[in-house]
Amino acid sequence: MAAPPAIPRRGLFIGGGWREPTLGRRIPVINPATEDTIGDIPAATAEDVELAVAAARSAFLLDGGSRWARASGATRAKYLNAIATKIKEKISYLALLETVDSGKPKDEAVADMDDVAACFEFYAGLAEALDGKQHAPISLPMEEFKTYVLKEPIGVVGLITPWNYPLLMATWKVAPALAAGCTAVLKPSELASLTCLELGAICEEVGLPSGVLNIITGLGPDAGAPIASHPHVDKIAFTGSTATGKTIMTAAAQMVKPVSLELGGKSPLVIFDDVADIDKAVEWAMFGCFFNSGQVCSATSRLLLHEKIAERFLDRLVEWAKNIKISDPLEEGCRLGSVISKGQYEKIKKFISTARSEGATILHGGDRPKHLGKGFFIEPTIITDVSTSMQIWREEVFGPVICVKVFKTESEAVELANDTHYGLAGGVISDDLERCERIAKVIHSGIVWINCSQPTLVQAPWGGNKRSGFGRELGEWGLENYLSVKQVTRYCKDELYGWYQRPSKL
Ligand SMILES: NC(=O)c1ccc[n+]([C@@H]2O[C@H](COP(=O)([O-])OP(=O)(O)OC[C@H]3O[C@@H](n4cnc5c(N)ncnc54)[C@H](O)[C@@H]3O)[C@@H](O)[C@H]2O)c1
Ligand SMILES: C[N+](C)(C)CC=O
Repeated sequence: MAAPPAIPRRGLFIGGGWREPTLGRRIPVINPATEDTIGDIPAATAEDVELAVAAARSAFLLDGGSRWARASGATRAKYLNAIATKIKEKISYLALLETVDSGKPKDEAVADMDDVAACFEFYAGLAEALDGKQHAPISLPMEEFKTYVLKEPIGVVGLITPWNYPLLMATWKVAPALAAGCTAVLKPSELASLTCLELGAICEEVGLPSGVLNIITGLGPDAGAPIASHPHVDKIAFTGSTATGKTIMTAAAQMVKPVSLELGGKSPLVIFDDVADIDKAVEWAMFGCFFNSGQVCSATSRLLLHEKIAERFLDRLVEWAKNIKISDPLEEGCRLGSVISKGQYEKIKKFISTARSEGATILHGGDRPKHLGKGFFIEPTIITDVSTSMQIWREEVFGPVICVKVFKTESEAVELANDTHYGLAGGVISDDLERCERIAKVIHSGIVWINCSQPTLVQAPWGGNKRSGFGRELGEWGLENYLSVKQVTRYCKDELYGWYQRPSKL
């Protein structure tokens, strides 16, 4: 088993330096796999948000913006690449910190840190490419005007992020925001902020200009809400629950402040009877809902099985689920760690007991694994005999809990897949690729996976429809989130325009 990492005692990262929160409060950090308190993080309040926003605003405006906002994309790219290099140098340490902070298996945390470095590198590339896209001419049907377009940073952005992929979800916002030339205030989740604070230390090491990125840790209502409602924050990018997303949108609306929202989901995975290799499909179904203990916005937590394979598939799914190594996430080979907190553990247990009381069958799991006496662990859980009115079918659990329904026809499968207020992701597994393409077109979601579940690619757009939010992160769409488009039009003839009559000189 890997040794637990040393937990640094950090302050808030504001204006390029560290400071204690104004009210001096701190929040304990609990390792959810052991229930031990392993450190603490600052609990910022509105007073600290004021300082962070002021630092971000002055970094945005400094020297007419020439230091950051109006510096070349190539200049900003150097910093993003330097951050990526540092992440790679510290990958083992950062992964261990993420593991003890969130309960996710060490191997998953390493993969997340790889993705973090790749995301900074990707947006370094887009920052450089942005230089070549400035002054793009617009083709006009007349000669007296010439028009071009500038892409400018939106300004100071507030980035509010969740705990399930702490540093990765922050990076999905920080990297494109900085690439675009924005300055930022990042507020990670109070349940897992350690690696985001280390990002502050990395910014210091690479000499990122002061105030370009500020990191405020603390509770949502105390440290997140003042960012959302701050008059000098020009945009909010939020990832988290649909309930908090609504609160943030309401606050931002008072100032007509743009928001992008990446919210929850209840995504379907449809599996047809023509799959030759059942185990291949079973593994994707497991990856779709047990990876990161199912605490994944896009978890394919509604499994739709064709009636002809349902029994065989479920037998294999149970066999595979029994085979998952559930352990302290620092142990070699762990594939299911703990969930994030006691609160989340109890919430998931309540979902399972409500499903049972509503008449569903807990086919496998549903409890704490017997070999683990402490820690917030929940067995991979498979629930059958589910009806579409049950809570387990309708609401996001955010835990290792998959609910199953059986279908007879393709149209019934599509109807069930779309039977949700959410619209983040969906998947289809079939050996008939034409059928897969057909279904990809009619699933109401921002992402569809064919013959897999969950691959997340920094180059491709990410985001949802319906109550899963709006706006897209990643790829070039992620950069556009932080850019404002300006039209510049010049009248270029020597003579008068000639609409009004020139007054007589007499
Ligand atoms: N669509 C996506 O890409 C995506 C990715 C990851 C997580 N999620 C969603 O995130 C949720 C789980 O994350 P969570 O429990 O951290 O969500 P959450 O909404 O409880 O918290 C998210 C962030 O918002 C802050 N916050 C809470 N109340 C606030 C307020 N009143 N004003 C401003 N900020 C406030 C929190 O402190 C945290 O930093 C799930 O619903 C999941 O689906 C979505
Ligand atoms: C996109 N992903 C899977 C990394 C995180 C969503 O919760």
